[in-house]
Amino acid sequence: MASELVAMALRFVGEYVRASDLAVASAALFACSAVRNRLTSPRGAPMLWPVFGILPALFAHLDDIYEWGTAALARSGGTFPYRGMWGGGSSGVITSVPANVEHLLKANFANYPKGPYYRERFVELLGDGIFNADGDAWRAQRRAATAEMHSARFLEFSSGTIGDLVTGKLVPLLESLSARGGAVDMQDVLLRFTFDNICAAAFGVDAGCLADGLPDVPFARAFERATELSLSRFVTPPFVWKAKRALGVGSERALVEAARAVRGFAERTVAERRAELRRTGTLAGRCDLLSRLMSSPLPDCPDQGYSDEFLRDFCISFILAGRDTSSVALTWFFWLLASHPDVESRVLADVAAAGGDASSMEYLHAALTESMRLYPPVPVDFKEALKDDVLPDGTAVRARERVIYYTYAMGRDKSLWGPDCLEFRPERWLDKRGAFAGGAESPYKYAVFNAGPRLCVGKRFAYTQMKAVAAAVLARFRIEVLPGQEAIKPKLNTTLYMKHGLMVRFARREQTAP
Ligand code: HEM
Repeated sequence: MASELVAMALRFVGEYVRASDLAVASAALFACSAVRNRLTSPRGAPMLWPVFGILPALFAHLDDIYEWGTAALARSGGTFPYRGMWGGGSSGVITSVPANVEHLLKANFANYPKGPYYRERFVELLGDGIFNADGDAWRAQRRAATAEMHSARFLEFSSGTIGDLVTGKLVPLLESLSARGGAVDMQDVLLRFTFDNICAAAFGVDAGCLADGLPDVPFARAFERATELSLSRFVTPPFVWKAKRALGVGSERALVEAARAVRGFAERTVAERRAELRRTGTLAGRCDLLSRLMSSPLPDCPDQGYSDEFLRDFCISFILAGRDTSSVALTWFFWLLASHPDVESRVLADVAAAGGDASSMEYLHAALTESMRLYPPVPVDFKEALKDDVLPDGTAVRARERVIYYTYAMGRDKSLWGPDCLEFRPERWLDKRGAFAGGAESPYKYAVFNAGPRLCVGKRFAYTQMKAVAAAVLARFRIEVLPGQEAIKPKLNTTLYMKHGLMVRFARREQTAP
């Protein structure tokens, strides 16, 4: 019956409607829809095209997407709606208004979980880990993570592992490079450093990325591949990647294989640690997160411990969270210093005056904070609404829509940071005595580490790590950014990598100092 009706309709179209009529009707429909979208979006917001939504604007700006989004938010007063073309919840609003961000991340936290959209795309790699979890599953991990990471024992252990890695691996590597006059991709070196560092902190294992010759490490490669393939699901129509997943082909098959390699490594590490605990009766000599949690009772059931699956997912999430963020932050920082010699001199003076005590390097702390304002390692993030809501600036959000908060644009907003908002000026974070005063800044205006109940658990760890690396490298080496390399710009990703890396040469300071 239905097929007969379709056939009749097609015959009617064929007999009575000319192609030119169809073209005029489509153009009229297109124009009406465009006008309606124009009227319902704020002035200055990107055009939402019929059928294609925001995609034409996005594709036109793939090469400068962060700058384009920043300008569009400034033009539209800080919030505008967006729509993709393939359903599955690909619509919502984009905002850079601190009051909206506070609403999402704190005031109405319960209405804005990470949500099923995020979870579905990361489940193969992350399982139920903290980064992928909501509700009780998230709360349990959050409690465990906060208790362990803020314990004096972990803080001492982690600054020890950071120091060992800096002096034992990173500095010797840069020394040998500088002796040979060799150039290297600074971003690659820093990514290797933070991968080894987070594996040591989370699992108590040496991943070996910084070993001699900078080898290819299968676990690190599988992790990177699994992350990239999970992220590709965000820009692929769901019917495409879900069909590939059902058939087990192409990128979906590669994702399953890469995620299996990562989870296999984590499972083996957990099993070996469990065996060690059974054999020796204690893990008291180990301070990494896995060993500490394995030795701890569940907060609500003191006679039970964490399951091996919990420990596996917890550690994988930690590696994802802590692996690339601080390395990209440092890469942008070193690049900014290379073009701001005045700031570099003040950092050097601060490092020298601190005599190795990173906690008293206040100018360095301010310079890193300022660098992340301009180049936030997580440039955009999003939450998914459970129920209809209205944001503080009056924007309506419907259930299942996403609210994307644009940290990159917030850091470059004149109304938040003043007319010199595009300048790299660490002094804006210092009080009159030169002490770091950023603690008083609203985390909803500077949302680089997220804010509210899901504030980054590794913030303190990240600063310790970044300060240790920056102080050790800058005190020993002058960094020369190689001229003539591909333009320095961000890569389109959820982490703000430099698109082509950062080719540099290191020269020992005492050899080159005048
Ligand atoms: C400069 C470095 C870092 C920056 C800018 C940063 C930023 C962030 C941001 C924006 C989030 C929220 C992500 C989201 O919910 O979608 C987050 C969460 C998190 N970060 Fe970091 N991070 C950094 C380093 C680290 C490190 C080194 C670790 C681990 C040692 C870490 C552990 C975590 C964890 C476990 C979460 C999840 C918290 C939760 O959902 O409750 N981060 N971080």
